[in-house]
Amino acid sequence: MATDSWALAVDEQEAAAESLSNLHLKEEKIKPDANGAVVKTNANTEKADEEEKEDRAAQSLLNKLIRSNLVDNTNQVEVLQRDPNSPLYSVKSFEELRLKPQLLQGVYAMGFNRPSKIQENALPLMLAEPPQNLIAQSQSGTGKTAAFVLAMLSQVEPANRYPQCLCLSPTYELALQTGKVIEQMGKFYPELKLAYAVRGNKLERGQKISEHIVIGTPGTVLDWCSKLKFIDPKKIKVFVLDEADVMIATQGHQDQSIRIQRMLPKDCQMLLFSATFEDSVWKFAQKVVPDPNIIKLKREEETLDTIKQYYVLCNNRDEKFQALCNLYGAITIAQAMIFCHTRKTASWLAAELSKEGHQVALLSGEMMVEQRAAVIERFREGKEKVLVTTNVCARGIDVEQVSVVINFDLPVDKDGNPDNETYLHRIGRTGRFGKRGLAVNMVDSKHSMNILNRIQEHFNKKIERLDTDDLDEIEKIAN
Ligand SMILES: Nc1ncnc2c1ncn2[C@@H]1O[C@H](COP(=O)(O)OP(=O)(O)OP(=O)(O)O)[C@@H](O)[C@H]1O
Repeated sequence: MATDSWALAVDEQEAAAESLSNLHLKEEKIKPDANGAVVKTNANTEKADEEEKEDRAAQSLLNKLIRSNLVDNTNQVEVLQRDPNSPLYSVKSFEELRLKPQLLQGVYAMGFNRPSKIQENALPLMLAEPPQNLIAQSQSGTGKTAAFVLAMLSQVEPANRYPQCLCLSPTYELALQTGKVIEQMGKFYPELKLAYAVRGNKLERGQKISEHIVIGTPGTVLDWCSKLKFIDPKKIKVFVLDEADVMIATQGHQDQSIRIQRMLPKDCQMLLFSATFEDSVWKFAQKVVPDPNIIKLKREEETLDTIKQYYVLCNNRDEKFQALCNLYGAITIAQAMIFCHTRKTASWLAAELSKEGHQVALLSGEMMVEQRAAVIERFREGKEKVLVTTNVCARGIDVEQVSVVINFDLPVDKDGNPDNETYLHRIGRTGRFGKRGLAVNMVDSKHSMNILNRIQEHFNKKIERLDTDDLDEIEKIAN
């Protein structure tokens, strides 16, 4: 499977596992009424689906909230030009782009010294005359938002008091994040105005919007462009569809986006961005972006080469916990991440570890995204030494200083098969973080031993047995 699709698969599998475990808890509560349970289970399944969808957007928002820097990527950028005979421009500095001075000032005030990898190629294409259409895929944190914000700001003519740029985001919260970037980058461009087309933002009937840039969610933007006529779509010069992969995971967004796109003039610049590029995203992208240039930056692969992997044989959850305590008793663990299969186990384990005197942080799906971001931030700052989590919450989060990862439960998909991709993602390191690491897997049944064996076979890497009752042996693994 290609990296991008596995990243997505992991997401979906974990979300499904989390939702299933959730479902399980809810079902327990409604057990007494057998007839009712059937009906309620359906309702719960729908709820689980909802949660799964919400999770993509939440994950994306979380990544934005905790990130303060560009994500490094050593891969080559692939560029597919619409006209293969035209020269391929790439810029190494923002000056080369001949931006309006107040925009260049805004870019430098944000601390950007030079374009990111993806921006080197995307910016000249987006700012070309005549403007070009673009489909761009690169992992979260590589500078896509900053790139299209710059493209929108460059095209605005402030004297024209009507919307000229339209940007679609999957959720209200994500739209706000993009709005913040526009405000920062447009700091020295005070005449430039921004409006949010999101539910709850009510305008008077018959009103026309005078702001230059509108960011919003597809449903509201569609209403504003068609039924309510707050925006004249024929005057839009730049159309941005951000987070296309998150967008299409939400029912209705795809159709609404296509309907909006059809109202725009033929010469409107269309730009689409996505962190992943599975087939469904690609099909959607082709529907909304005619004659595109395509830019792709593959996600950096993770490897197990620098990781020492062990497993511990236990009989039950309490023995797993004891093994964990023995590990902590024998070696110095600066910071560790511990993965559990369900929220319930994660909460239990966090409580038990706290009782033992550990400074524990718990990352759980029930928390608001902002709360999760705060927990991760504290852990990154070293305020807590142990982070207990389920995979849904932790996917995509790099905590560089963590050198010990414990799989309190082995990762399995919803059919109970080994989830190799999640295993790799939990304990693997990219080239950047090629530091040594330690992974300890807790095995508590024949079934989980079987899972472990299949993981070993899959990666063709031996996972050694560790006896956590033998302190000398534990000490050896730390060296
Ligand atoms: N050229 C640059 N130089 C330095 N920092 C940059 C540059 N471009 C963007 N950044 C910073 O890098 C971080 C990630 O950028 P950005 O949000 O644009 O990435 P993204 O690919 O859009 O991520 P996501 O997919 O999560 O939206 C932000 O903190 C941003 O301010």
